[in-house]
Amino acid sequence: MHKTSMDLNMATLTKCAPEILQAQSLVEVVLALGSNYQAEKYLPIARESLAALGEIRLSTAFQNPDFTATLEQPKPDYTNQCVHLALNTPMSLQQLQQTFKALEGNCNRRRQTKPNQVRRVTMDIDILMIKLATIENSLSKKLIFKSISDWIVMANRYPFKAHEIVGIEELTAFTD
Ligand SMILES: Nc1ncnc2c1ncn2[C@@H]1O[C@H](COP(=O)(O)OP(=O)(O)OP(=O)(O)O)[C@@H](O)[C@H]1O
Ligand SMILES: Nc1nc2c(c(=O)[nH]1)N=C(CO)CN2
Repeated sequence: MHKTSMDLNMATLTKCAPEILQAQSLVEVVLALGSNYQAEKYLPIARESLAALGEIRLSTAFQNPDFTATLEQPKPDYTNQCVHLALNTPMSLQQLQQTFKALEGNCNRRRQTKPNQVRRVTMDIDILMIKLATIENSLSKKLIFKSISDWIVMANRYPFKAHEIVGIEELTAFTD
């Protein structure tokens, strides 16, 4: 049995800062969804909105302790789930970030400003990895030679959190 092209050793993948990829056109992304408030309501809303953008595959949703919680400052658990989204129409990273921000807004996400306030996160959508639409410029040519794969890891999200690794590994276990 052959594993899909997502079956990769993530450490070997090219890491790239999102700032330099803003205008690049994307065809596939791997996302991490997180919610620490009414997850049972907001995860289905987010999944439905993502499914409208293309074909989605989901990892199992797990409840995890907030990795920023301490004994002194306990915080509500998160429910996390990873999503592989193959876009119907290629979009720039910038467009996609704006789309996901709007989607978080549709989930009633409010950004608290007071310091030390425990955040109520109805929906957080983080882009973990991306696949570019075409190999047509010097940057992407370099990337393809540097890496065995055409998946690019968002440098600002790496190293991945434990729950993200579990989700990505589950998605990569699909066979073709
Ligand atoms: N890999 C990425 N995934 C999602 N957004 C990103 C990514 N890299 C940069 N951004 C930018 O960061 C912004 C996300 O801001 P947001 O307020 O959601 O952060 P946050 O949710 O508070 O951070 P965190 O998810 O680390 O808790 C978006 O507007 C987007 O432009
Ligand atoms: N387990 C877990 N903890 C978190 C998460 C998250 O998604 N999962 N997101 C955070 C801020 O975005 C802070 N802490």
